[in-house]
Amino acid sequence: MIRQLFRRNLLTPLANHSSEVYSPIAYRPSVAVMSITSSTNSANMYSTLSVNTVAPFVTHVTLNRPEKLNAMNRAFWGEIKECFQKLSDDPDCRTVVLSGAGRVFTSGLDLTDMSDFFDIIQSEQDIARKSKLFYAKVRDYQDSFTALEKCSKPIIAAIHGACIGGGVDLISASDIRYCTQDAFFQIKEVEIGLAADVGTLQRLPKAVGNDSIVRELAYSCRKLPSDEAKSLGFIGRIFPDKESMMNAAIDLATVIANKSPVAVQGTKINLNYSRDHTVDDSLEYMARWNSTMLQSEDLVKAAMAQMSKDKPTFSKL
Ligand SMILES: CC/C=C\C=C\CC(=O)SCCNC(=O)CCNC(=O)[C@H](O)C(C)(C)COP(=O)(O)OP(=O)(O)OC[C@H]1O[C@@H](n2cnc3c(N)ncnc32)[C@H](O)[C@@H]1OP(=O)(O)O
Repeated sequence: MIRQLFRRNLLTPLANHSSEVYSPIAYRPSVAVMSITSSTNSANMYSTLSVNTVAPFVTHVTLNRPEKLNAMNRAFWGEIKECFQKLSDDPDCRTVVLSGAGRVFTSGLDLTDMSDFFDIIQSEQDIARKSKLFYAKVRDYQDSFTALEKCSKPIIAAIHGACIGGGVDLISASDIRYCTQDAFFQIKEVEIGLAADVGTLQRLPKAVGNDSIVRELAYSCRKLPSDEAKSLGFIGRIFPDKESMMNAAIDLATVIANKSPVAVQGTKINLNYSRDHTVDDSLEYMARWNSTMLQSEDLVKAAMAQMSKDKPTFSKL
C-alpha cells in the first residue's frame, strides 16, 4: 500500500510550519507516513532540524531555519550530532535523506552566533589555556559532522540553492550527493578569515580526486556551479528542481532500505575504511567483518529471494 502511494509523481512537499515534510500525498497529511514509528521521529525535538519518516525505514532530516537560510547556530552543532548518533542506532531507520528547508540548503556558519568562541576568548587570559579550550571546541564541532560519516546508515544529501562554508563540510561527510541545477558550492572560510576546519579539507579531496581544483576553490572561495561539481565527481546527479530531486532521493533511499541492513551497513563501514587505509589493510578488515556477517540470516533470506524471485523482508537492525 505504502509502496503504491509512494509513486514518484505523488511525492510533493507539504507545508508544515517552517519545515517541509515530503509526503506521498500532497493535499492531506499522510496517514501512511505518520503511522510509521521511529524512535528518532521528532515534531519539535530540535530547534534547527526536523526529522520525519517518509517511507518505511527512510528518514528525512531537514535543516530547518529557513528564515536564516539554515545558518548553523550554536544549537545546530549539538543537534546534528545527536540526531545522526540516534539514527545510527535506530532500527526503524535504514537510510537518511538530508535536505534544507526554504530558499537554500545552507548559508553555513551562523555569523551572528559565534558566542562559543567569544566565550573562550573572554574566559581565559593565558594563551595555553585558551588554546586548550579552542582545541576541544573545534574537535567538538568536527564530531558533529563526523557523526554523519560514523552513522551506520547511508545518507543522501539533497542540495538546492546555496551550499556555503559549513554546508560543504556537512555534505562531504554524506554518502551520496544529489543537487538541483541552481545549486552552488562555496568553500568560503578563507573569506571570513579561517582555514576550513570541520571536514571539507579532509574529505572533499577524497571525493573529488582533483587536487588542483580543490585548492583553487579553497583558496579563492570561488562558487562551484552544479554542472562543474558533477563533472568533478562531487555530485552524483543533477535535477531541474527541488521536487524532482527530492522524489529521486527518497526513491533511492527506499531502494536501499529494502536491501539487507546487514549488507548495506557493512558496505558503508567498509567503503569508509577502504578510503582511509591501504588495499591490503582494507581486505583484511573486510575478511574479519564478513567472518561474522556471512553468518547472518540476511544472507540466506536474500539468496533464497533471488532464486525464487520473491521480495525478501529483513528483520530490524
Ligand atoms: C569551527 C567553525 C565551524 C564551521 C565553520 C564554517 C565556516 C563557514 O560556514 S564560512 C561561510 C559563512 N557564511 C557566509 O559567509 C554566508 C553569509 N550569507 C550571505 O552571504 C547571504 O545571506 C547569502 C547566502 C548570499 C544570501 O543572500 P540573500 O539571498 O540576499 O539573503 P539575506 O537577506 O542575506 O539572508 C536572509 C536572512 O538570513 C540571514 N543569514 C544568511 N546567512 C547567514 C549566516 N551565515 N549567518 C547568520 N545569518 C545569516 C540574514 O542575515 C537574513 O536575516 P534577516 O534577519 O532577514 O536579516
